[in-house]
Amino acid sequence: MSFRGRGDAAMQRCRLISASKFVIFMFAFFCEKGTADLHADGEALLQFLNGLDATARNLSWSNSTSPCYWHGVECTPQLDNVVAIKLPGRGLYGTIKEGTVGSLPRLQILSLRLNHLSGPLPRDLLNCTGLRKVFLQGNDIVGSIPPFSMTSNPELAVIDLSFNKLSGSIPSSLSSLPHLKILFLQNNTISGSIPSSLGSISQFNVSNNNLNGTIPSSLRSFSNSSFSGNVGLCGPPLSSACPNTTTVPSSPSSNPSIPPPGRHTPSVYHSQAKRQLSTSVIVLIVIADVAFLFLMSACCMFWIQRRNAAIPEQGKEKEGKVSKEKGFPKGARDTDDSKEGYGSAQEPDRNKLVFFHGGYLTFDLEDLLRASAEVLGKGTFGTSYKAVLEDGPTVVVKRLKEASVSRKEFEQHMDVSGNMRHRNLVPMRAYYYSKEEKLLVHEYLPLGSLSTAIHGRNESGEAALDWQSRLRIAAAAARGLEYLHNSSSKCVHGDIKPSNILLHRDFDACISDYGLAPLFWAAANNVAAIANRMVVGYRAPEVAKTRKLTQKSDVYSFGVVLLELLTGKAPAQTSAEQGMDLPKWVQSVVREEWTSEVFDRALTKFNNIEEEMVQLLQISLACVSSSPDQRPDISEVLKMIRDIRNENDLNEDVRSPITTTHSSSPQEQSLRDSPAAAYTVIQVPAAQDMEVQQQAQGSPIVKDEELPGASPSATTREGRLASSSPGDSTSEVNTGHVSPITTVAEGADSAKRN
Ligand SMILES: Nc1ncnc2c1ncn2[C@@H]1O[C@H](COP(=O)(O)OP(=O)(O)OP(=O)(O)O)[C@@H](O)[C@H]1O
Repeated sequence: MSFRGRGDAAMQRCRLISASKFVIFMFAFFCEKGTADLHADGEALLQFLNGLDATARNLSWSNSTSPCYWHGVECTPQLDNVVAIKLPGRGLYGTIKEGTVGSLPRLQILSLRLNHLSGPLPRDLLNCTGLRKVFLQGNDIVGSIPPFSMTSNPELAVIDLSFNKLSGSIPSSLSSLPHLKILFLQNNTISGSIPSSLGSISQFNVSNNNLNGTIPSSLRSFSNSSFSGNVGLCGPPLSSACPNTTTVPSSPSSNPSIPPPGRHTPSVYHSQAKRQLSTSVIVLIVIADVAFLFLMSACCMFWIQRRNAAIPEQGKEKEGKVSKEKGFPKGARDTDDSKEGYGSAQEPDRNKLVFFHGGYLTFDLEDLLRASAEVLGKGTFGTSYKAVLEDGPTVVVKRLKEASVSRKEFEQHMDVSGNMRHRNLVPMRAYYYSKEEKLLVHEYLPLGSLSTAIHGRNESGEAALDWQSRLRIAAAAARGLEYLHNSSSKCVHGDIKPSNILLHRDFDACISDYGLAPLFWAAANNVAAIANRMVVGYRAPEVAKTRKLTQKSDVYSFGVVLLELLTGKAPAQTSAEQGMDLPKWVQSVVREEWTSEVFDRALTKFNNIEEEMVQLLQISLACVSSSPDQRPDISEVLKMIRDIRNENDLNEDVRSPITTTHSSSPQEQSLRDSPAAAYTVIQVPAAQDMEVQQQAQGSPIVKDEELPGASPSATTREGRLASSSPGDSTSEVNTGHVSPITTVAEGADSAKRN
């Protein structure tokens, strides 16, 4: 190699070394920068935590680990910056200080909704240029709304500051936000007027504030409920017309040459006419106008006074009904709470689910509203929905109807029922109380109810339940009822029937709706009306007279359930076919010594069970004695059932409480893999399921209904519990997406495939 050649090679090596050094340097620089950024973010978050009350310490954020692994914190894919803080419903108290979340340069999502945060919003949120979604609803935040704008936060798409204590006006800078889709400011004390344009907004609510002025025409497509509760607001969609617009005659008002009405007095406005009229005529007209106005206001005041004096209570009730019809509460102020003596102390808990057993960690009210929902059925006290929560459990939400129960009564009831834990009771997860809406949230049991199991048939027309399964269910339900009766509060169930006995793996059974009937019963002004709504065939005869639900009336109902297990007939069926209720029919057949005639034909194929069937029949007949005193206690009933078969056969060896259903699919999968899989296969499809049950109970068949708050297009059997609640997931806002749900029919189909 020549000298020159060697020199070139050396030069090349030098270049290569310099290039690689540069790459390494840049890499190190960026790594260090990334680490430094993340470190700064971590510091800001710890500062935020410092501004909160001590209970927030259980978030266990510590700078010994990367903030990207802290609970409720999300980072960029490169793990170099914090992009989201999601701590909804964590019971956080305190203020969000300047220099904390507002100094996270790449923050996109701030979700601290449903906490107890107070103080003003930090202005440095205006430095978060990537901010897309702000969920701070349901706190106690004061002060004014930061002037988010195109220059400070160009990406902002969702602002939910509803249910706080914000004041000041709505910043006009919000008009400049190009991506703003959702603006929820309801239930604050915001004043002033609404900015005339708000970009391409698709969900909007400013109800229950102190706003005034005309509703801008760009927002008139939103419904009345988006604006109601602002005394000073006027114009469509509200029924209160704006004073200036009413005086403007319709034809000239559209003429752009006419000056804007608000800036001119009527006399100027009618200047043409004025020139032609004499002064005395004008004076007369003015006097007549004033007199007319005076007369109208006097009439109005008189009418209002009369109405208030005569029917105050009725008025309140009507108010409640009106908002109830609107569906899920989306901003209605719960004004009557304070009247019940639940004033400011309860204020922070409004619009929050109250959880039992620490369940609040899993989901909150908004998740529920967002969940896709399927009507499971309509019962005596309301409609039940299966709600599949995004990344959360599948739950059943019972929306109580006409529940004129005071908050106090309701909460007392919940304190008792919500804290009951037994393997044979459907676990209650949470409840929600407001004047308009009362919700109960239970764990979802995918195997359906005893009603479906008794009356459903498989493809070859055979009954779903064999004899051993029926005995197991009887024992399990008796165990659940015994727990209720023997609890310290000596509960009465009040509505024992097969649709309130839900099946679990291995034909274990859980009782649902415990204590609901007595709650309604006690609160009802008209007990007879409630009694009539309840399914008659299971109600003890004395209840109609005494109007009291007792443990002995529960035993009677349980006896009817046992008879239904034995005969395969529902009370409504014997009433229709034999003209008498189920206990009377069984008693008459037994009296005539045709005992074997009463048993379900589907059971005849099982050998050596007649003796056991007769034993269970005797127990059932004791339970349905017409005299309450002659009925055994539920503990005795359970003992007698246990005497029929040994513990193992009755599935009594399993002591663990039932597990939480975190999502429908793995649970349903494990059920399909279980020995009870055969049952899953012969489940009737959902629609049929409801009909079978309602026919069995003798109630009118409930067809699919539109879900509260769900758009009619959201489908008949599925939808959301509320359509307008924004999501704070990283997915795009307002997709209107209804996630697919697995119907019971689909479940059964896939079970077949398995
Ligand atoms: N936790 C649950 N898991 C699965 N299904 C449920 C659950 N709770 C209720 N269901 C089913 O939903 C349907 C409707 O129940 P709901 O309790 O609203 O009415 P009901 O039991 O028919 O009457 P009632 O209101 O008088 O108790 C029933 O088929 C019931 O078995």
